[in-house]
Amino acid sequence: MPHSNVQKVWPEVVELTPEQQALAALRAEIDAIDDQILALFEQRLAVAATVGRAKDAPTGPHTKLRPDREQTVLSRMLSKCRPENAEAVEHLWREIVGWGLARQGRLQVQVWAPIEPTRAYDGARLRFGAAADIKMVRDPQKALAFAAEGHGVAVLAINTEDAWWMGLRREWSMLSVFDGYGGETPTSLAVGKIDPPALPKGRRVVVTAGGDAGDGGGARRWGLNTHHGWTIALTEAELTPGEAEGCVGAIG
Ligand SMILES: O=C(O)C(=O)C[C@]1(C(=O)O)C=C[C@@H](O)C=C1
Repeated sequence: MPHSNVQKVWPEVVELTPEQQALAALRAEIDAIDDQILALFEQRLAVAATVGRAKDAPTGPHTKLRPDREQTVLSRMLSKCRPENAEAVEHLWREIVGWGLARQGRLQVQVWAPIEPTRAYDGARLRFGAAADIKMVRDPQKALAFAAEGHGVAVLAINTEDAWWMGLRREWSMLSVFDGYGGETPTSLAVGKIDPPALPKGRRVVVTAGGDAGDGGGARRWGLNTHHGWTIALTEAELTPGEAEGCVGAIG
């Protein structure tokens, strides 16, 4: 009897070894989990799009970014996960939330960092995720103007000669600092047109004249930079951003 093409092309069915069977079963388990993650992720994206419409209109005064809510989402997940998974969970949820925000309009981030630009860029990427459109820029004032017009946010280095932060009390008073990068003592700050009640809980950012005198009340304080007698510092004093004199934001 002549062999058909099919018989020639396909090899004989071989039995899988127990190890191969175990691997195939595990991969089938991963496929089933992936299906669930995908369904839930797409469901979450759809809800995030609706949340975006429920917040102020696209022409509203503040960006769609809500650092306080992102802080709550992240700390809730971190408090529930196994400690050994904390780093993975944090990065994954930054991505998830970043894509949620992107459903409300892609976030534009302008990064200015003349010293260690790659570090600042990487910090911004980890914070805002792959969904954000991140650009390095040459002029902090232009980045502040971009943020003030509500087009996105700026990430600006503070360990430099340019004391851009002094403007947060003057021409850029519509902007708030809402995050810091580079460790316990940040080397760059994120600034945006954020609704003051939506700033994260935690350390406040203050710009004060007359050196780094402290708050008097014994609250811990970290000086970040001083220029012509004006100091930018972090404080644990419970100041209300936008209301307390000199309080220009909060970084959690
Ligand atoms: O809660 C909101 O305001 C949302 O837009 C949702 C969401 C999220 O995906 O969890 C997205 C962006 C915001 O910055 C905060 C949280």
